[in-house]
Amino acid sequence: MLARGVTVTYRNGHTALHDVSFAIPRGTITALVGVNGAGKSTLFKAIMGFVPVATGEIRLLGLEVREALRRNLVAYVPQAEEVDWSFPVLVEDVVMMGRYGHMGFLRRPRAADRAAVDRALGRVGMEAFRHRQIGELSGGQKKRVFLARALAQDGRVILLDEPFTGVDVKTEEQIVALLRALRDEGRVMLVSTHNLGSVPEFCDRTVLVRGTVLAAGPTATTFTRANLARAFGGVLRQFTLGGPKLHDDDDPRQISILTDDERPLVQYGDRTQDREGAQ
Ligand SMILES: Nc1ncnc2c1ncn2[C@@H]1O[C@H](COP(=O)(O)OP(=O)(O)OP(=O)(O)O)[C@@H](O)[C@H]1O
Repeated sequence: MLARGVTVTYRNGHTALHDVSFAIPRGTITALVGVNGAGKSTLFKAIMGFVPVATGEIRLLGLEVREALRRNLVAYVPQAEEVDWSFPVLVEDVVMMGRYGHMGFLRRPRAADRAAVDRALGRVGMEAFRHRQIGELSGGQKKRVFLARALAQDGRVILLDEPFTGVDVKTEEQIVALLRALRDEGRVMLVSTHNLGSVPEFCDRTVLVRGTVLAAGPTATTFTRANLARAFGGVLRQFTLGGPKLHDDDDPRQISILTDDERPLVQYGDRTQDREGAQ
């Protein structure tokens, strides 16, 4: 995945992303990290072709976005809030939607489509729920169903919007294991997350956004104290890097991550004002 000089301006004139450039190789998991309003969803929308790119270009597996979408190469796992859960549809039907791009005009599933749905439900451990209404599932179960839809689609580029929000630790571990397996199959995954604690654990690369890309590259060199302070500067009260997470909350002020030795790396608080690297 490649973005070069991408600027996205909404119809009301608001430029949500300015001059964004980064490159992500195949067979990697990349975290997309930034505060609320930083432009993460806008980047996803641009990659999905939902919003036009004013300047610059995005290429997916060497193809233009339109061509990659036409070839059904891009799968999207949405945030729970984007979905109308009152719509009466069975779990297996949601997963079958992933096959639509592979079907003919009449969307009549063939044996191969049904097999892909079975496989996908199996991979996320949701076979037993296939005849349940999607609206009746828990948050974590819904996430797994949408992951299954992406698997059934067989997308080579998979975009995941906040896959860990509202899921328990066990489900999070299952999702991470699945993403690792997909990485080993050579897929490209871009994962927007507020759950900073898990980023160094399973994301090979990190893209930090705040209206533009502040830094992008291998997590080891990008997910640094200085870069995180730039991405969250002024908003984050307390912040430390590495080790187990304490909170899994949408509000960045409540995210605290401890180092292995429990020594904070960066703190924004009443007494501690280590603003190294902040802008
Ligand atoms: N349809 C729209 N029209 C105009 N401005 C928009 C639109 N959607 C988003 N924005 C603005 O663009 C900026 C980036 O928003 P975006 O939704 O991409 O942020 P985000 O990083 O995904 O935030 P969050 O973490 O809250 O999901 C924000 O300032 C937002 O108000």
